[in-house]
Amino acid sequence: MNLTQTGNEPPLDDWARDERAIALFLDFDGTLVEIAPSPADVRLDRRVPAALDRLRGHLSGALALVSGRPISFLDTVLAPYRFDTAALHGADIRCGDEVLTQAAASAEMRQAVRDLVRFANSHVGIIVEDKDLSVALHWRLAPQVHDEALDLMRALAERMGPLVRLQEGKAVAELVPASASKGTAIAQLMQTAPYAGRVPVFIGDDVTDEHGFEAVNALGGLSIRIGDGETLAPLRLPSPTALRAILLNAAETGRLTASSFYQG
Ligand SMILES: O=P(O)(O)OC[C@H]1O[C@H](O[C@H]2O[C@H](CO)[C@@H](O)[C@H](O)[C@H]2O)[C@H](O)[C@@H](O)[C@@H]1O
Repeated sequence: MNLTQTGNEPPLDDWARDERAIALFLDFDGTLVEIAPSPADVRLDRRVPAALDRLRGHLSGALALVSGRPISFLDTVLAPYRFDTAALHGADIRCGDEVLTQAAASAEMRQAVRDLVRFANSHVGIIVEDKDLSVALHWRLAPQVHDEALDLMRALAERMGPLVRLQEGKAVAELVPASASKGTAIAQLMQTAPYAGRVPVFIGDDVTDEHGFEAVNALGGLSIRIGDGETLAPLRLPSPTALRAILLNAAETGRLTASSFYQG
């Protein structure tokens, strides 16, 4: 069994037998793909998009991506399929053809991007990922710049005021609209067809996913953390590879419930 208990103790045996219809929420980086040296380097197993499409069918449409990436990026890597998506850590939500939530563009965010590009130009290995409504500063390739980069992001977040929050992640910090989180996004989708009435299952790997775990736990669902790190999720899978095996198998068998995550 791949799954381990994390110490947050719901009755695991109950989940292992739970066959209720689920709504599946999936993070992208570190969950569907392994973490790579830079945002552009990720490689998605070519079987995954079609498998997710089949799973979506098995779940009566209740499958969504919940990611820090922009919708445009996820649409591109998962083409030709288009999935319901809560992007930019919940600030931009598309369900079917409908935009449920979209943060406003701001001149302050544009100014922050310019300031970050100037910083990156003077520090080898620093990457600025401009996502239009948000921006990420990456130091995975320049770990020695960690403190300076984080200080700059904190200063920019303070300058931008309460409409923006700092989202820390794996060798990254991001300026994101303060109005949303992965938790609010999942809660919003859970009030919407085809998600409403199902048991939410959210799988992620990072601190940004903890907002989602908290929301799913409060809704009586199952949260699963990929990899190590402190977590509110009661259950853990060791790697994206382990998750991929479960999802590919479920796409084949046509069966995915909370109990499936005990059979990887
Ligand atoms: O919510 P997610 O789908 O997990 O997205 C979170 C951020 O992931 C990406 O950055 C992370 O993955 C990169 C590629 O593996 C890695 O190089 C970087 O160090 C990680 O922080 C992405 O680039 C961000 O936009 C997402 O917000």
